[in-house]
This record gives sequence, C-alpha cells and structure tokens, in this order.
Amino acid sequence: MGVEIRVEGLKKSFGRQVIWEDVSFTIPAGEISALLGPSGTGKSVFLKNLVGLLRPDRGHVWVGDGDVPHLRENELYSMRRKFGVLFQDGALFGSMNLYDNIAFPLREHTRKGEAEIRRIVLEKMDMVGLGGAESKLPGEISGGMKKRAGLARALVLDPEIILADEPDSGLDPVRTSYLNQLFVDLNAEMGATFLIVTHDIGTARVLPDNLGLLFRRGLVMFGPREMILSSTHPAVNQFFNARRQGPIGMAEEKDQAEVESEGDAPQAMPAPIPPQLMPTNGSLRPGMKRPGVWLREHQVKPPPGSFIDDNGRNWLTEWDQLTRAGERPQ
Ligand SMILES: Nc1ncnc2c1ncn2[C@@H]1O[C@H](COP(=O)(O)OP(=O)(O)OP(=O)(O)O)[C@@H](O)[C@H]1O
Repeated sequence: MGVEIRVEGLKKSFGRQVIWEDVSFTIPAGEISALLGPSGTGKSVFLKNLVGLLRPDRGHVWVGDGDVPHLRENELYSMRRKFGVLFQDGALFGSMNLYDNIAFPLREHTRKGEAEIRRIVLEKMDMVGLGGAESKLPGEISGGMKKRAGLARALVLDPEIILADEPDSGLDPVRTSYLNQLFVDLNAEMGATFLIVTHDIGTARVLPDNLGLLFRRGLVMFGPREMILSSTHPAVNQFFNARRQGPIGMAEEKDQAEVESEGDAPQAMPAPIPPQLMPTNGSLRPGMKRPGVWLREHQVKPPPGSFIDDNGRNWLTEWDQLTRAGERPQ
C-alpha cells in the first residue's frame, strides 16, 4: 500500500533564482496525483526534492516519519527504496540490454539470487508489455519502449511511491493513452502512491485523482480532479483548458497591471469534465471517487456535458449501476 507524502513550507532556489517557495500540500496515499505547470516552474526540481536528489533551502518532506531533506546519508539510502522513479528519458544504461537495466536495482539494493531476480524482471517486463524484449539495447528500441523499460525498472523493488517525470513526453496520442491505462492498472494492482509530472492536458483530465498547478514560484492549487477541472481561478482555468486568455503568458510572466486586469475579467466556462479512466480488469481503485461527489459536496455545478463518455454514457448517473459487485464497469 502506498504512503502519504506531506510537503511543508518547501523552498528551493539556485543562487538568486527562486524556483518556488512555501509549497505545502499532502499527496494522498495510494492515489494518483499529477503535477502540472508552465515550463521552468520547477516540476522536475520538485520531484528531485521529494526523493532527496536535491535539497530544499528550507521546509519538510514527510514520508512516514522520515523527513527526506533532513535524513542522514544511510537513512536516505533506505528511504529511497520506497520510491520508484521514472526519469524523463527512462535513464537507461546504453550499454546494457533491457534485462540487465531492469535487474540493476535488484542487484544493487538487494541480496536476491539470479533466479529470483529473473522471476521479478520477467514479471515486471510483462506488466509493461515488454515480454520478449529482454536482449534489446536501449538504442534499438522506440521512445515509448524506453519509457516502459524505465517504468519496469522503477517497479522492481515494489515501491510504495512512484514518481514519473513527463512519462508521456514525445509519445504519440495512442501510446500516451496506453501508458495512462498502464498507470491506472498498476495503481489498482499495487496500491502505490503515484505522482506524475505531465504537460499533457488530456492525461491530466482523465488519469489522476488529484491535480496540482505550479506557477509563479508557488503551488497555485492542489486538490481533487473535479475541484481543479471546475475551477474558475484564472491560472487554473486557463491552464487546464489550454487557453491563451489569463495570467500565464508566452514568455516568463506578464506584468502585474495586466494580470490584475485579467483577474477581474469574467472567466470562460471550464470544459466538460470527462469520466476518469477505469482499470481494465473492471476493479475499482481505492483512490477512485464516485463521479460528482466533490462537486456535490461543495455545491459546484459541473460544467455542462461533464462525465459523458464517447459512447454517450453518463457516468454521473450510471455509476452505481456500473459498479455493482461483479459487474465490469466498461
Ligand atoms: N541543478 C540545477 N542548477 C541550477 N539550476 C537548475 C538546476 N536544475 C534546474 N534548474 C533550473 O530550475 C528551473 C526549473 O527547472 P525544472 O527542470 O524543474 O522545470 P520544469 O518545470 O520541470 O520544466 P519543463 O516543464 O520545461 O520540463 C529552470 O530554470 C532550471 O534551469
């Protein structure tokens, strides 16, 4: 089962460049969360702070009762075993075949014998759809396969937390959909806590249970998918609807007067909230909520056309019927 990550008052700068400050929020255990934000807002830097590859200037990252930035070297080493990290390019060793790449953490961090290692590596390669590709070198496979190999390697130590830095960058839309489904299925199976950094609004709208936006040296908002996708906050509304109108500019930042005048402008209606991806085996993930629950509890009207899938099925009204025991929801 996944663990919660509690971030408190985190600040990071490089020299005089403040990346973000006073970032505080809780990434819920066992749920899928996604972090978005314009380029350069420090999403990758944030992931590196979570896993202790970079140290914040101040603040805390609580994972269980360990505070990552304040752990000693040996404590950090064992804390890192809780994490499986998928780096942007898969970070595979070019001279090793996929089997050895994926076996690497097991040989490095455990005393398991080769027979046990083989069982685990083949199981994880199968999970990500790479069965049979053991002897391929990273230079011989596509970008999508590299990502899946990186994911298999992130899974071998059965992590409680999975961090993925733009797993969908450079993938075509179909491969992106397959990868998103894989995350949902893995989360259903393992119950790990997932934090995914992505630029893909399509992914952000259907995959995670929670969404966060980094902008202007801070976390603008973090919360349940329905809260973010129905928000009229100028930056959140602009970003998650991919609009030009709003405080986020083409270059770094707009000037303050421009931002203030836009803050008063009426916000465009958020786009319809799509139904969330379901696990392929028809199970319900523990982190999944009944559609519309957050909206109803907060008396927010869903944007028109929300929760209707490509087949015209309305998940808001049909959820109970769809999820009755023993029945596959899709
Ligand atoms: N080790 C480092 N030393 C100095 N500056 C760094 C370092 N790592 C990152 N930065 C700077 O921190 C800022 C944020 O970088 P980061 O890669 O986290 O952004 P990002 O939000 O992930 O961007 P993108 O969406 O384009 O991938 C950038 O200006 C980058 O140059």
